[in-house]
Amino acid sequence: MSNVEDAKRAAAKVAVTNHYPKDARWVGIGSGTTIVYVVEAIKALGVDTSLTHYVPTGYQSRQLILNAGLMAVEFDAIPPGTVLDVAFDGADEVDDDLNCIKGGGACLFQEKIVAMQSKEFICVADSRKLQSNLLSNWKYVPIEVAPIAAYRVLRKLEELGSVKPAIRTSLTPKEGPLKTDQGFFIIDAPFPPLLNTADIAAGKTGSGAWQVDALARHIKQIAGVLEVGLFSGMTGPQARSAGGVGGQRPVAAYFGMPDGSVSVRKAAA
Ligand SMILES: O=C[C@H](O)[C@H](O)[C@H](O)COP(=O)(O)O
Repeated sequence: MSNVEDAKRAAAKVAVTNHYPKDARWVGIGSGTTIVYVVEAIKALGVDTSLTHYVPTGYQSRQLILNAGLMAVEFDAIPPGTVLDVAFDGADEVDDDLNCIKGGGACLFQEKIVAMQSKEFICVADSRKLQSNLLSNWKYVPIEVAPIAAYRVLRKLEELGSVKPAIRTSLTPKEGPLKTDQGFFIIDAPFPPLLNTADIAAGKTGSGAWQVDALARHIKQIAGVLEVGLFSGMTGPQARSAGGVGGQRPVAAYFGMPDGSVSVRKAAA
């Protein structure tokens, strides 16, 4: 097993220990390679999971839940008024404000609606994802788009300043564009590193540099875009005190470090 895998497993264990309510009834399960260790850590808790509903964020996530012997309940089967106790997910990059880039594995739309239906959204990752600004190490924003609008969206992204946005292809070029769980395409849109709140407070507004929320909003407004792989704005507790349900931004992110330790970044209360 590689060090990166060990780091993901260590982060998942601490995140689950700290945030999984022993009496959880509704739990969101994200997508990717790190979430596998979250499910492993949930099983290792040894708590009674027979009454717990696990809400997947796509095909891989659903298979993961079922293969672990847990109960999978699709998002559209959540009873009205039900808020998930917690949702766990991976991330491609997390900034100082706990804004995230997601969608590197082509899952972002279901991940976002599950996060926004949860009291607490928790991210688990390895140290490569821990950055001060989004688009530092991870170079593009994944965007889920309707196939018929893909070329129009590409042009609009260029107008916003993206250099060479591209439709993501499947592993074998013969299969053409990669399809999401919704049958949509993913566009990967490179932008310069995004500003965090410290940059804005310090008056750093370099030319062409976007603030995370502003870029997410502008991209979302393009007709043909289903969802943007920028998770920003309110956390769950903030959204609920404003009369809503949950937020896109995690309340905490756990990063497995190369030395075996786990680093935690928490949202201000
Ligand atoms: O599209 C995939 C999801 O957003 C993943 O959660 C994200 O890409 C992180 O994946 P991994 O845990 O494999 O690094």
